[in-house]
Amino acid sequence: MVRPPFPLTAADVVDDAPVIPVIVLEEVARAVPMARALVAGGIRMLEVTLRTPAALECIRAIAREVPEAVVGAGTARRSADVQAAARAGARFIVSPGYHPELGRACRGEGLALLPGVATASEIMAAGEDGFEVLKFFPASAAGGAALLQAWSGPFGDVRFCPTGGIHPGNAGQYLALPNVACVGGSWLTPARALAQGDWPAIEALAREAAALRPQPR
Ligand SMILES: O=C(O)C(=O)C[C@H](O)[C@H](O)COP(=O)(O)O
Repeated sequence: MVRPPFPLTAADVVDDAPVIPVIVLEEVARAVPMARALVAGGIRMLEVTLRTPAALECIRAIAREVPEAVVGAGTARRSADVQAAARAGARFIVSPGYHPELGRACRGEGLALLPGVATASEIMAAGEDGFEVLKFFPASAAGGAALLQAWSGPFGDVRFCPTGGIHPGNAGQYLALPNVACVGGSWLTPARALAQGDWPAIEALAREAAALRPQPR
């Protein structure tokens, strides 16, 4: 694998593989073997959500012990989340929505940001601050592929990582859209596989995800 550039841009994050895994970790002990399994399957941009008390320690452990992975923090909602994630070693930030303070915090920490958007006004607000590689969340609930197609007119230069309701059965249809760089999803790291330490299952899911190709409807 080519070494990831430093500092990372949002384009580096979304162009690395067809899928960014959205990860919820309850236990620090699971973080490193899980990250190794994902990397072994061909997925190295890892979004660890800040939804659990263990999340920051998990990011710290992956950053320290799995140099082949590039760990980022998801569910960043406040500037303080960005600062804590940076201190833990996160290399990029993903947020479910956008406000300028979050953008400023990421710039201040030198971290790439994929801001979450679900409307034209939010795309414009993020664009005003210089963000043109965006997370589309919650993708399926907010309008899915049809909304992305509609946005490709007025926002032809913006690229998206749709996330929310995406699975191996519909990912290819999203990936076929010209304004989709990659998709995000939690299916690569099922809670059960994490709890059982079923690393071969996670590696196999990562391998399938890394091999996903655009699939026109
Ligand atoms: O935590 C965040 O920052 C989010 O924005 C939510 C996640 O991206 C989705 O929960 C993933 O969706 P599923 O793949 O449908 O499970």
